[in-house]
Amino acid sequence: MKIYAQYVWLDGRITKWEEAKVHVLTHALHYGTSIFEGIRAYWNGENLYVFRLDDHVARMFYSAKILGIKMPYSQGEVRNAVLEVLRANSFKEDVYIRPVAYVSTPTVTLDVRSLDVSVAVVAFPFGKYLPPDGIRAAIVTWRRVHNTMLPVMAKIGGIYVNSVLALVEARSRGYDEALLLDANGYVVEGSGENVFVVRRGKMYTPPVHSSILEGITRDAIITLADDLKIPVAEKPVTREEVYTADEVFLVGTAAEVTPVVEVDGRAIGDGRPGPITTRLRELYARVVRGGVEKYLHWLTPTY
Ligand SMILES: CCC[C@H](NCc1c(COP(=O)(O)O)cnc(C)c1O)C(=O)O
Repeated sequence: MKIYAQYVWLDGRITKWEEAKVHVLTHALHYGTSIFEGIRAYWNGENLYVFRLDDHVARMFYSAKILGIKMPYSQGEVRNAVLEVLRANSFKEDVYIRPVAYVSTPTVTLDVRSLDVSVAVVAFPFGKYLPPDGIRAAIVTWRRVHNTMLPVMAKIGGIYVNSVLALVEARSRGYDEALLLDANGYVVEGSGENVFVVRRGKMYTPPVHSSILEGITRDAIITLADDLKIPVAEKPVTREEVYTADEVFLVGTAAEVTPVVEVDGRAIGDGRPGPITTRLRELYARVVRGGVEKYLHWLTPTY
């Protein structure tokens, strides 16, 4: 699906897609000094609902604080910018929204403290990020960066080279997605997703302190699992537990809830999406489109 929209929000103004450009000496282009979010908005035939907008905006400011760059807008202004760009494009379909704040000063210094920061919000029609009925994953040789080396709880552009290398390795080995081990050899994340394994009716996912992004979808799925009376434990997950799991699935804004049916050539369970994964996928799909009263507070209507 070609990524395009008529209008972009850039530094406070609605700008034509063709005019939303940066200089080749933009700091973030050289050093990865940007922070970003991935947000989805779902069209349900009546309105376009942004999923957990406030949580994503809050995390964006959390990332900026960790990187040590000063956001030139308030959280409220960024929140409004998202709604403004959706309305400017008058989207009436599912879209992916990419807010980004980037160090823009054309300079070669590494000291970002006094440099300028620009903010853009790009949104475009977007469907499935991964094959929705089940993917094959490889445990790759690139380890997840340890949080003593880079602050992986922040969505910092430069850190995503780790994810790029992991995904390219998995794809070049014929798999759909990568699973990354942390420095201790535990399975911690996909290249762009949090991971859950199901064993004997219980869900397990790595704890937040284990070099993972504190995913908003991860949080939503843990909440929905509680509604379905499925026990969830946060604990390190070993490679063997993944191989012998009854179910494995990845969650994230782009990935939503994606079943993993094979890891390193080993079928997970019977090699098809498991019952718990399927129940959570179906419930999540209803929640994001305003179908579950209890979670309407997670949705921000665009119109
Ligand atoms: C390419 C990055 C895409 C981006 N990845 C989100 C993401 C997640 C899931 O976080 P959340 O549930 O808050 O989205 C977990 N872990 C990593 C490394 C991620 O990049 C996304 O939009 O899903």
